[in-house]
Amino acid sequence: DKRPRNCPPGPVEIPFFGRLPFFDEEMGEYLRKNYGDIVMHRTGPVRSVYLFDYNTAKEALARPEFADRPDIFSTFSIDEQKVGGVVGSNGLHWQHDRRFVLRNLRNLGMGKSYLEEAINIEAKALVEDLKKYGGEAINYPDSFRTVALNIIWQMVASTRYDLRSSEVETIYRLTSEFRDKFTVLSLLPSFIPVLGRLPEFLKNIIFGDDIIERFVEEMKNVMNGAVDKHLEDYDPDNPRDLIDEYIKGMKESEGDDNSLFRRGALNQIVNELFGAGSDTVYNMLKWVAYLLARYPEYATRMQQQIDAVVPRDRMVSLDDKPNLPLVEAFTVEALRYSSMLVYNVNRAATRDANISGYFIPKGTMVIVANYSIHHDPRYWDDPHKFYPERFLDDSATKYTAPKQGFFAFGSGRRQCAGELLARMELFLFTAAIIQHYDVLPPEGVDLSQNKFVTLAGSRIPSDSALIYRARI
Ligand code: HEM
Repeated sequence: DKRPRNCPPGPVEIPFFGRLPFFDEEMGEYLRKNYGDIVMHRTGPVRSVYLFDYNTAKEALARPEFADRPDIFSTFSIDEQKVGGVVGSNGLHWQHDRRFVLRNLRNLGMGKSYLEEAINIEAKALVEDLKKYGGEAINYPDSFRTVALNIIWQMVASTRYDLRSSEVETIYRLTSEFRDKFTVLSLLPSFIPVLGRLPEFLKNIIFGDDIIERFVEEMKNVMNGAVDKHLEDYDPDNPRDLIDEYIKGMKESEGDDNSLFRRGALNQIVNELFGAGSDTVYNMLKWVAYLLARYPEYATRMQQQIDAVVPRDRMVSLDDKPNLPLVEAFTVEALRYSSMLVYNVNRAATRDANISGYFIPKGTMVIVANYSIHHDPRYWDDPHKFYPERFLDDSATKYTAPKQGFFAFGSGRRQCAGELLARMELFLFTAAIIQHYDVLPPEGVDLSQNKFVTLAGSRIPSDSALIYRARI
């Protein structure tokens, strides 16, 4: 219980309980202001160290002793052995599954022109779908979610949904319900396991209902369904997608008890790609729509750039990027300004270690405060201003990638495995919306008053009705 010597400073720890965990940026900013760039915080027996400085975070995440994810991730695993997958796994299982996923995402087009075509098919469908609202003010439409899902789901499971399909409703209901009901209290039993032994009625009162358990169970059913279907139709001579490639690995290693190709790991990989690959891009499209409506002057300038080089009957392509520096700068500034993932996906210390001279005991969670880094005046001028020009050169004709202070995709050997795909989608979907629509607030609505909410660690603009007015 007692804080070891020479640990980083932090708030007073309440005996046994420590302090509540948190997801929001305000609490992080409070800790940074009061305790400095490296802060220790404890929940139950679990200590976390928060890193608020870019260079410290970059240096720490490059070290092998901070490459693991904490045990708490196994709570969300649908692998019955709880060891497979990429996002939350460790050691040999992680190495095996990450390598497999990266190789197959690349083979399936990540960063290549034929995937660009698939993205633009979705972008066109999105443009058509928005037309159906006839200029009415609508909340962020489900089509934002389905286009993102369709890209990753075609790569993983050869499945594409119509943008108005009712089939996706169950999945959307599950993820929305989870996002809305999940609070820091839902996580407490994962930090303090003894709380899980409280009587059911007390647990329901204190932690809400068993939202994590139900979510894991229901996602397991969805993923099991997709994998079972693939096993039924599997043709070794004609692997269609990532699931088939994994089944191939499983078949080829049949009888080898040491093989890491396992059904449970496959279920978990599919589950993770589904979440990491679609929810993130969906949330970013909400930000894009919000920022276009909030800052129409940028929308107009980007429309001028696009109209000068792309005829209206052709979709913007990745080859147009050099001529559309403001569009790229806008998407990267959206990533920085939103800090959609407020904190980097947690890491854990695999052994006693140190950061900047402070002692970090084995098992400590290492949490990089992406929002705080993205709003740190040491790295960004006027950090709370939405200012895409910060990513343009002096002549404003060339995009310049951020050199320091940018952490949206994490860092080190666990850096986002889908970054290239995410950047492709973000650029092409954003360009398609700008090329075909003016996004506007309804009359009398002042978007500068709009609130942002942090749900289950993702920071998004709260629901706001916007008008998508087709350009003539
Ligand atoms: C704008 C969209 C996205 C953002 C902001 C984002 C951000 C992140 C971040 C911050 C991490 C943790 C990195 C670390 O620990 O240092 C991560 C991990 C990961 N992301 Fe993304 N991501 C996005 C889209 C995607 C997409 C489209 C995929 C689909 C393939 C994906 C797959 C993954 C995976 C598999 C990991 C786990 C990597 C590992 O632990 O080895 N992400 N992402």
